Amino acid sequence: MPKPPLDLTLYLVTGRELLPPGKDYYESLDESLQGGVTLVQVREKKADTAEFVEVAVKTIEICKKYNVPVLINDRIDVCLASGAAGVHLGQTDMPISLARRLLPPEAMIGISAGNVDEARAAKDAGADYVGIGALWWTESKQLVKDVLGVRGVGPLLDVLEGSSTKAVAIGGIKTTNILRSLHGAVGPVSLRTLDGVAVISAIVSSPRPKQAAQEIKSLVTAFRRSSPGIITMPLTLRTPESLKEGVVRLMARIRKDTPIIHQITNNVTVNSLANVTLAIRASPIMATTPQEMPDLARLCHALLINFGTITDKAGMLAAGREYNARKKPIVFDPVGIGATSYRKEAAKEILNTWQAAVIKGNPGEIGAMYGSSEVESRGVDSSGQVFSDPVKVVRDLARRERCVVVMTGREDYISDGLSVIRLSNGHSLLGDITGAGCMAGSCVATFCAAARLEVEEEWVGRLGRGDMLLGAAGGVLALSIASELAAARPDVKGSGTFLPALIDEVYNLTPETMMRRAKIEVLE
Ligand SMILES: Cc1ncc(COP(=O)(O)OP(=O)(O)O)c(N)n1
Ligand SMILES: Cc1nc(C(=O)O)sc1CCOP(=O)(O)O
Repeated sequence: MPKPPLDLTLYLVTGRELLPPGKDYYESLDESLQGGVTLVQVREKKADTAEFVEVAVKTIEICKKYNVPVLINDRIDVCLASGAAGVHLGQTDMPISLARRLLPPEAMIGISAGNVDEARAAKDAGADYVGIGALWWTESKQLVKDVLGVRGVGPLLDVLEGSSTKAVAIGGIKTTNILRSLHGAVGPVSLRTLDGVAVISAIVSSPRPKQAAQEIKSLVTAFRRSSPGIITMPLTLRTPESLKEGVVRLMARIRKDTPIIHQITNNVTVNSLANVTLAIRASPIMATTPQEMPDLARLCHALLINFGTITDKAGMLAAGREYNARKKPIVFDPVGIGATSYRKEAAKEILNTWQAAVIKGNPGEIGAMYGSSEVESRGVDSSGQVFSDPVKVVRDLARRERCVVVMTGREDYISDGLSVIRLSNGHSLLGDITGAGCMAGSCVATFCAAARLEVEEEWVGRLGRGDMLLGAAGGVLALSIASELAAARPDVKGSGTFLPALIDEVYNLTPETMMRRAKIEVLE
């Protein structure tokens, strides 16, 4: 008999102990199948063998109506006794080779994998799929290892590339984090994504399992339709002219709508950031307290997270989650990320928790994110060095992080993982004031807010909306063109007079000046 097709899109792992009060297990199962569950695993941790077999047989009967295969957690004997389609094995259960000998040839065998070695061994042993976890913290099982985090999944997916072994993630997956889970769990080299998600409580603990299943499945399906891709990216043909026109359009949108830009930044530059945001005609809110984040994410149009002094990590984590949930852009400025190991760890935790729409940094910061030491920062400042192949750096990092990457410098490189553009405006005096890079972050966040406001329809499978590459280009151009105008003023005598002049020139920037002065090249 041929192996039945294995559809991991929405993999329900059962958990009778997690049902809401009064809800019958079989009724809940039937409803979740109506909602689109594609595979079921019967997981019984407390039942004796007879009860396990009984539950398995009844589960199979119900699943048959929906043509959904059933696997058995851990127990080959229960699989054989109930006639299930296969088993899910843990790392300390029977080895796959032995299980294969005992089970019919068409049996499906999945195995848990928590690291690259386990994923490789699963592939070599011919596993049909791996269950990668725990992705997030879960209360449905006592975890004996650290949570992997979404970015911990990618290396396991790379190992599976080129094989027929599929992959699901498990652990703490809910409707609120599902897009983050899928977008974050990407092989950094292969760009391979998950084949689906496995859940217990998100469906079993719901009083309405059908709706819960429908919601999760629609998100997974929409993600897969839109993949591979960047979180918000429309497939647009880029030309310098279309980019200039787009930037001017966003400028008009900012002036019309005055977007509110929430900024969690450092105490060195907070004032300049608030002022440049006002000058560009947006409205800044500089709030850091975690408890405020749900309300602020509802109210504001974009979030800037600037790492300058990282005193507010809890606020950064909470804010990002809320903005992701509302598909509003987050601009992440990992200031000085290469300077300390604390910053590196904090960045990892942050990017494990939420998805940035744009990552912006100087070559040292982007190099640290990329994992290259070709260019290093001096503390939190740029060393002025450049990469030998900046196009590759921004494009590859954008692909890996699934966002737009902006690398500022004498020339600015911006990529969404597909296109790469170079901007050549700016003045050297920007390097003589504190916070020029941080101000560029505020401008980028403002233009990204406008780009998001431009798009009315929902992009279901994406974690954002709007053309973030255009937003990033607009923000960088606004500040760098203003810097050229400020530096040329007769009242500017040095860096002290340059800063207020820069704010003035941002304030006075017109669409015509942007159109005339913007130096944009499309490199890819
Ligand atoms: C799809 C999926 N992935 C992982 C697991 C965990 O299995 P295991 O490591 O055997 O742990 P227990 O489920 O036995 O607690 C799973 N069940 N399903
Ligand atoms: C059964 C199981 N295995 C995990 C692993 O990490 O291997 S996490 C987990 C529990 C998943 O339940 P929920 O969807 O409610 O978080």
